Amino acid sequence: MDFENKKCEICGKKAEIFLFGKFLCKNEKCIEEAKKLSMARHKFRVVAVGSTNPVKIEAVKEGFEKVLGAVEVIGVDVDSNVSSHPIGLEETYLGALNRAKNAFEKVQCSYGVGIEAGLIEVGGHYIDIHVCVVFDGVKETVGLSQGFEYPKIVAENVLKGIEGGKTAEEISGIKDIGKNIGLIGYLTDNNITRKDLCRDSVIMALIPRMMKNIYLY
Ligand SMILES: O=c1[nH]c(=O)c2ncn([C@@H]3O[C@H](COP(=O)(O)OP(=O)(O)OP(=O)(O)O)[C@@H](O)[C@H]3O)c2[nH]1
Ligand SMILES: [Mg+2]
Repeated sequence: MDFENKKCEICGKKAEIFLFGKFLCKNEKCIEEAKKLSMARHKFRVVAVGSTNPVKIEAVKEGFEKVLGAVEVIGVDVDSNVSSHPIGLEETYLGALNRAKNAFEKVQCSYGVGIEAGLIEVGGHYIDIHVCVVFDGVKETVGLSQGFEYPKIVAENVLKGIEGGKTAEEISGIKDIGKNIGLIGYLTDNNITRKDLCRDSVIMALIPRMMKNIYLY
């Protein structure tokens, strides 16, 4: 096989092998990524999530299984093309839409899903919400989670460009809190966790895709 001018389809370096239907370099990580992306080929309903955050991946799996039935869920690292902690509903929605479309492009799948947390201001209160977008290659459907008021210090720091998760870690003393119970989990003694918020937003975004509702949208 001719590798002249061929680039690794994962990292862009010089290709040396052809594996899982892709030209690749010999870097273990690239081979692993190509294997993961090719896994999708033989599964029926594959859902690609535009994040590697386990909370979001698990929430998408639970949300889809609750509404549409069994799926194979793959998390992939994609750009949201918005700030790391979007402010306002529009920017948060855009982040979720970009993640969904980028994930759909990256993995052979039935749906691309983006979940983006953002901060919306209402009456001087800063509310954290999660927006979910589900993209099927043609149209997107959207849903929002429940929202909760951020403690002032967290909101002030987000407005200064410090991600909510960083301040949440300081307040709770829980490392990587955004990748497990979330600030919401800390504030509610785990009565509501970040996975619940993410799963709610997924279920909301799937309402227009339920058989009984399709003709209404
Ligand atoms: O502890 C938390 N509990 C929450 O309820 C919560 N909601 C939002 N955030 C933080 O907001 C930023 C953007 O969120 P985000 O959508 O970019 O998610 P993320 O950065 O965790 O994952 P991802 O970007 O790898 O997909 C990140 O700093 C998140 O930690 C939360 N942190
Ligand atoms: Mg993030």
